[in-house]
Amino acid sequence: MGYPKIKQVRAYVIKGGEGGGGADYHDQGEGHWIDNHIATSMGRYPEYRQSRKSFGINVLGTLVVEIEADDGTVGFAVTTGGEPACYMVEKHFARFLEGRNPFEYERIWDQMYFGSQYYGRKGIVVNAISGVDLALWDLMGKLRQEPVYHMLGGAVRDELQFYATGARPDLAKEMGFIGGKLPLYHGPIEGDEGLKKNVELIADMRSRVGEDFWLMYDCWMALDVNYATKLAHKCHEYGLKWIEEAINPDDYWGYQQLKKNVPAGMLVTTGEHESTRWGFKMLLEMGCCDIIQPDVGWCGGVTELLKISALADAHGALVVPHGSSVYSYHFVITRHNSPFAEFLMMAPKADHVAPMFHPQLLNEPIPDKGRLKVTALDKPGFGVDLNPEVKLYRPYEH
Ligand SMILES: C[C@H](O)[C@H](O)CC(=O)C(=O)O
Ligand SMILES: [Mg+2]
Repeated sequence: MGYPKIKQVRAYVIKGGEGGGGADYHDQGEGHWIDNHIATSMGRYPEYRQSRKSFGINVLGTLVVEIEADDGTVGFAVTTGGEPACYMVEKHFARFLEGRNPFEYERIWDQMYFGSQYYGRKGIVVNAISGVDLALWDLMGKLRQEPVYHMLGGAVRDELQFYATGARPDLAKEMGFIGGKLPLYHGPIEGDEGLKKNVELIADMRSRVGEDFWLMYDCWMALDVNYATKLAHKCHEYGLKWIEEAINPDDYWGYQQLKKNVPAGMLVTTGEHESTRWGFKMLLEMGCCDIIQPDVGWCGGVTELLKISALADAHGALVVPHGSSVYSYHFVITRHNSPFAEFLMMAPKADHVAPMFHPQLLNEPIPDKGRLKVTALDKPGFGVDLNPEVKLYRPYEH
């Protein structure tokens, strides 16, 4: 009704090699805190223990999706997925958009998901679907000259509050964040010695930040239930607020057990590597966690996050999306069951606030004293631009 139709969908990767950063935020240069001996399930192989890049955490790279309407308006989004996701977008999903009214986002999402059901449902396919969905919401906002958060129902508060993820919660406190989430450095393979170091780090941070500042551990799928339970109990006396993504995301039964095992009051969080309403339904119905952490660029995009969030609300669970900068800010500001947001510290030493998707996005809003006014989001679509200095490469066309 009155809106131009979708003319073309294009998918790009970013040329630039090692340390490109941006949506593939693990792709950072040497010495960055995010690649410094962080515990992973690959830590059982000594050659892959020191660096996540060594086992290929940055192998996919960024996916950029552009959707152009008949009147020349272009919506775009960035997420991870790189060249394999480009193939899916160009060779498979574009057919469900071109020639369509962009506001038919429900039908478009449904056709992308069910059209790829026989090989997709999770992982990189849903990253690709998410990238298309976010670009579509950006296009809708630009066509209506409205920020995405308006189209999601409007803000329920005047500002966002953030906790920071990074190696220096003590500095995050000085910067005004409400909490600091540390990466876990030592996994089960490093035995009692490693466990002791993990506990000592929380104890040390607690002594630096004082009593009330939130401290959390992000375990990035590295543990088993037994180790996670021990870690939770040992860190309890230092006020660990939550234990995140402790075990394999496919082990719903393990999360269910862990949730029963942790000390009263400690929260169990997970979900950044989960996708769609059906994946989150498992976590919620099985009572696996207190907070779900979908990544809007990986879980199915905004269209799917709305459904996931409603499901979580009905189960009394909070939704605090993983990273994803503006793509999650526009959502979090519209929901009472998303009371705060994550900010991933991309400065190599986690000692200052740097835009998460730098250098790919321009005009990316960042927290000031741990907060961001809703007015910072008052631009059409997601309110960010693709940096013209970043070199795009379109590996497939249709
Ligand atoms: C710090 C974690 O290992 C990971 O790099 C980011 C993450 O899981 C989070 O921000 O949450
Ligand atoms: Mg995490």
